Amino acid sequence: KLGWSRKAATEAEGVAIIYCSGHGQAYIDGDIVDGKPSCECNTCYAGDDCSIFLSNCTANAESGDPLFLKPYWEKHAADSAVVVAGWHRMSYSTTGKNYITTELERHIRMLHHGVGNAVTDDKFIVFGAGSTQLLYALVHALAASLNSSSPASVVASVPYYAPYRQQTEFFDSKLAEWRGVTSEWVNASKGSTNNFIEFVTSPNNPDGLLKKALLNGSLTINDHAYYWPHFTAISEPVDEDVMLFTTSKLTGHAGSRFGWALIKDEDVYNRTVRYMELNTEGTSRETQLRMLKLYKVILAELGGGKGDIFTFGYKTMRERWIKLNQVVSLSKRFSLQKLPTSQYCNYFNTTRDPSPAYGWLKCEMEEDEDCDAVLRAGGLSGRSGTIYSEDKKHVRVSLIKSQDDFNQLITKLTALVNQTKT
Ligand SMILES: C=C(NCc1c(COP(=O)(O)O)cnc(C)c1O)C(=O)O
Repeated sequence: KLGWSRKAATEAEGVAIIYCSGHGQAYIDGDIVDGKPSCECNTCYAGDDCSIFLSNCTANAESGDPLFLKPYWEKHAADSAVVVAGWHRMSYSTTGKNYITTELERHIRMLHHGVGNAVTDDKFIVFGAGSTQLLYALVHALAASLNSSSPASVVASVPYYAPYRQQTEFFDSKLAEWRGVTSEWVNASKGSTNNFIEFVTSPNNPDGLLKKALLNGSLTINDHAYYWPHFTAISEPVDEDVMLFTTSKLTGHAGSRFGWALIKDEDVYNRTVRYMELNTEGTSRETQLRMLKLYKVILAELGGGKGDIFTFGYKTMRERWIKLNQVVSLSKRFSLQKLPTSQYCNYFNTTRDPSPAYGWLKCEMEEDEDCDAVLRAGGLSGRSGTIYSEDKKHVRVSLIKSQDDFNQLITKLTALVNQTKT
């Protein structure tokens, strides 16, 4: 018989049933209009109930906001909700050392074992406010572990996720400096890249290709944000010294700001923990509670069945990739990255075809010099290739947003293709 939690449950369900026409959502902490949280509408929808479609609105395919998984959690509402007592974990201390709850750590390890995407047995784990917070924590820890009189050189392969460079330049530490594109150092003399820190993103953002370290002797930060069955075949459990994962691309909860690093070397681990101690004294305990609840749902449904998040994720992403390719193939104006087909996936125990998180679009016509400008003129905003230190001929279009966002992307891209159907 419910007692003190009844009020919270009633409030949550009362907000959940606020009608937003399927094109928005009301949240308990949303802006209050007429005494209740208002609908927060998807891009290009407006009105109190998000029922108005703004036809001349620019489609937003820019961000990697992983809302494609929202329908999955709506279907698993009862299992994925959590009530947070007013006295829940008020202390700085937690059950585990270094600001983590041991139950959550245990479930993360079970998750990697169940999916078969990473070896965790011989690794330490550090939680971060998003893997974004861990990116520089690891640069700092690896650079400090080199114990070198000169700054460590941080590099990444083009096209690369911009925060690798942006953070290194912004934090401007004497420990590490941004030294550009990895390929420019491949032929450096043996040993001269020992104090290099190489970001390796596999599958890569923006193009979804699997990547490996290029430099001999460098330390690597292996960002496996997308190494889940939604986006790629799981060919083997990755087993590098430093690996990064994030809930943003696993469960879709980018707003919860939760990621983790798996670290082999104890000195690097201790330095990363020290960074987190001085930076935030760990991640939110409410977030850790919520992650535990979500991961329990995923673990209970593992195995590729109907209720499995990876079945839902792969189906959604695969269908979107097929649709995007159908539109792009209608003319020679645009092209997309080529990804290997029929890859064997140890998770689904079968071969599977590409289902990347992003389209890496290229403007093929000579006159379309600035692809981002071409798309924006057609009412579609993506992320310019220049942000990935690539050229202006490329634009990333996000495939992981809401169904409304994806539908608008397809509509606008179809119109752009039809402008020059050959
Ligand atoms: C949100 C986006 N990227 C998230 C991301 C991150 C950061 O994710 P977090 O939400 O901070 O955990 C880390 N590494 C890679 C390769 C990523 O793509 C984006 O590219 O739009």
